[in-house]
Amino acid sequence: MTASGQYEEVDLDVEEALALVKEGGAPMSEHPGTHGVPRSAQPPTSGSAGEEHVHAATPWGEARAVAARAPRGPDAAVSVPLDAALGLVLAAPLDALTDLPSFDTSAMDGWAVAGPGPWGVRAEGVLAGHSAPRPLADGEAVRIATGARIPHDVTAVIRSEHGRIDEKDRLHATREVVPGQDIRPRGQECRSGDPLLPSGTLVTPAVLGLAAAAGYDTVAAFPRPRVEVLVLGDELLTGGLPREGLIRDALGPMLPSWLRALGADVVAVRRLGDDAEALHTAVRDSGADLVVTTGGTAAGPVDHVHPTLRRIGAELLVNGVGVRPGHPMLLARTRERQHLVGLPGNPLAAVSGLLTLAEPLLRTLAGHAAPETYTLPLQDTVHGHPRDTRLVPVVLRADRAVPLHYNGPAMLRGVAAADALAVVPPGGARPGQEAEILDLPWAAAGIGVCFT
Ligand SMILES: Nc1nc2c(c(=O)[nH]1)N[C@H]1C(S)=C(S)[C@@H](COP(=O)(O)OP(=O)(O)OC[C@H]3O[C@@H](n4cnc5c(N)ncnc54)[C@H](O)[C@@H]3O)O[C@H]1N2
Ligand code: MOO
Repeated sequence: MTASGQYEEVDLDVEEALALVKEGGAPMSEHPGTHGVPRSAQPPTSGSAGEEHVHAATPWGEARAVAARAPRGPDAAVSVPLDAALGLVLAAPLDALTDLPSFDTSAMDGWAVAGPGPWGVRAEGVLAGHSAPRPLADGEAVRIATGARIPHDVTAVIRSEHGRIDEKDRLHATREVVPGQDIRPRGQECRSGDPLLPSGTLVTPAVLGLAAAAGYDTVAAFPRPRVEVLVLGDELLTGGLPREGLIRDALGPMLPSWLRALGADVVAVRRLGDDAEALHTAVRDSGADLVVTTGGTAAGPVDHVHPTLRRIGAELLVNGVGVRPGHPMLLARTRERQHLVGLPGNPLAAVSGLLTLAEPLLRTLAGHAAPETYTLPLQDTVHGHPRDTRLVPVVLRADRAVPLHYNGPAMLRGVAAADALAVVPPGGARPGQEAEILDLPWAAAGIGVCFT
């Protein structure tokens, strides 16, 4: 395959094989992208999109780290009503705005009693949500509901099943009465001002409940990053069967929900064909935090992403990644606080770009912590790329990851059945070898997941 024959034993897809042929020495003047250059000859990875010099493919882990360093604006936090905050990340500590409980509270339905029994029972009871009841005198009891305010000078609450009323309407306890029993004292859970949760906490349903209980109507949170998706390609159909060289657009239907699952607010999905002017105008005018393009990252006659980035003077942060599929993916800073992720057109390559570049970038903008990395042993041999990382769809069993077939760059059949992608190092992996696992958002079922 190359002069050194170093790729001969590797089981590659046609596209990958073709790409490797190009890597044998395509002149960069014909390749503004990074693929096609032996790593040994490669200078640094970032620089102006206008530069024509040779770029190195950024190693996979480094590309993710670059994407994760996207700066968030100092004014990024916003005040969000509780009903819109699920899945966001707290931008400020959640401190109690009140004591909890905020008054001494009955923990049970029954009677509040003062002093030793038997007790005379007041005519009127105390219900939750009502105003302050009169204090009790020793020997007095009052019917009380769970959650109701405890009158002053109460000794204990007797549950309704542990009391008996005699013929003279006097209350007798059928069990020993321990002072303070079934009373939740004010401030038992927290005092006003106590720190409840730190900044950076994911807003889960339980956090919403706690925030409400602690007196919040809104929380300070990082908003969902606004993402615009630009689908490129004249060959794409939005309905019906593929025909006459035209294919169905697989990315327009796939990316918005996937991006939402990664915490994004997808503000628009636009199909621009292979129109360089339309792409230029769309990128120039976008107000999104992140523009995601699909297709057009290579160096074909209608691959307009690189020329457009040069034209607007964008800064290429990652220009090709040492990962298969998806190596032509790119990350650029298009302007202050706006990035563009260029996903390759091949659908599994686009998934690879999504998880390699868009996921860490969106995670940073949304204030999410990086997930704990973990590994599982692979059940079967996975052929590797000689130099690049491979991302391979797998299903997860309790103790292992099972690689799936149909993992070619143009195929979605494997990933559609997968729970995760396994990160296969250059050179491949043997059965039983541990591989890092990237959970797919629906398999992890995280709270950030929002497919609507
Ligand atoms: N001379 C070279 N050619 C190619 C190289 C290379 O290194 N040298 N790399 C190959 C690799 S790897 C990939 S990946 C693709 C990247 O191409 P683009 O990002 O420019 O994507 P397109 O050419 O527009 O499309 C590639 C492929 O994907 C199909 N496609 C595009 N959009 C969609 C969509 N929304 N839904 C479904 N399928 C889509 C498109 O029809 C093409 O078949 O470049 C290789 N070429
Ligand atoms: O063939 Mo391409 O590896 O990026 O899909």
